[in-house]
Amino acid sequence: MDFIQINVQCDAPFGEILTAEMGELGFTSFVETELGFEAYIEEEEFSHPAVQTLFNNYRKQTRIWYELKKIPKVNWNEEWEKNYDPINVDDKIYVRATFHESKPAFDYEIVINPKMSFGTGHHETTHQMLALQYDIDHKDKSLIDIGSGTGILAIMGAKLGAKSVAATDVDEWCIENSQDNFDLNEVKPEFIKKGTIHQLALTETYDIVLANINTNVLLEEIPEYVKILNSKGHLFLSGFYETDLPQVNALVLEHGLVEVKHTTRKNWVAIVYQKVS
Ligand SMILES: C[S@@+](CC[C@H](N)C(=O)[O-])C[C@H]1O[C@@H](n2cnc3c(N)ncnc32)[C@H](O)[C@@H]1O
Repeated sequence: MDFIQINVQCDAPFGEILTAEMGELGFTSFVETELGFEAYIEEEEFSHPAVQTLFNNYRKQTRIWYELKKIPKVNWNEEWEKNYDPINVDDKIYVRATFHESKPAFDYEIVINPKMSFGTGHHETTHQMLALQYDIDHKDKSLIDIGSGTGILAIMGAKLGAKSVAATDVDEWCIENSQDNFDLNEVKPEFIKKGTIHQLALTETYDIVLANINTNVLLEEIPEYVKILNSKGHLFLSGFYETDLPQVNALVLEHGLVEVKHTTRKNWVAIVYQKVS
């Protein structure tokens, strides 16, 4: 049985939707690429009518581009592991999968079982969020990671000394995957809850709020993030392009926060603000 390899290019918000839809239909081994992601499916499964219907819909979308390639059957796990590299963030943080060797020379090491969730450190947004977190004191702080994906940012927070970490995501798979990764890193979260910040109606407040999602969600939810942020607390945001920075900045500053620092990589921004009042 051969495999079909798909290489998808799309805007970030689509990536999450597409990987979720394709995962349900049997695509596997999702790997982020510079402009989207790659995934695989057995040839027989690819001809299933549900998959064909999905692709007929994608063909009509102008913001999704994909290429299909037939490749011979291989031991898929082995191949995937061979091509899945660990991440080095500024020679300080090492993000690896369970099948990579540990590198104790780094200040912090995070082990991620990426399954199908976003947040392996390969994406520019995650990479920059980790680097920004490294520079902000987390010791004895309470933290919430909104849109946790693999849970990587909350895990980083725990390793940096946060006294409590909580996580939320809208995707059931990410909730399970975050729990797996918390276990792998021996981090005990306060909670991992499914839902948007509106649905969850959180009552606690936090010293650190992290949200690496996308422009639309951030613009809609920033006022809620500010509400659950303690005075002098830090708000970390990513998941948007440089072109959207003025709009994000205006909204956050309007809510009484000041910018501490931002970085950009390949047009993706990550930024940290502090609540001054
Ligand atoms: C770009 S990924 C970030 C994952 C991880 N935090 C990281 O930094 O790599 C965004 C995550 O947010 C989740 N998400 C999307 N909309 C959301 C919302 N309104 N509230 C909470 N999570 C959301 C997605 O399911 C996805 O796991």
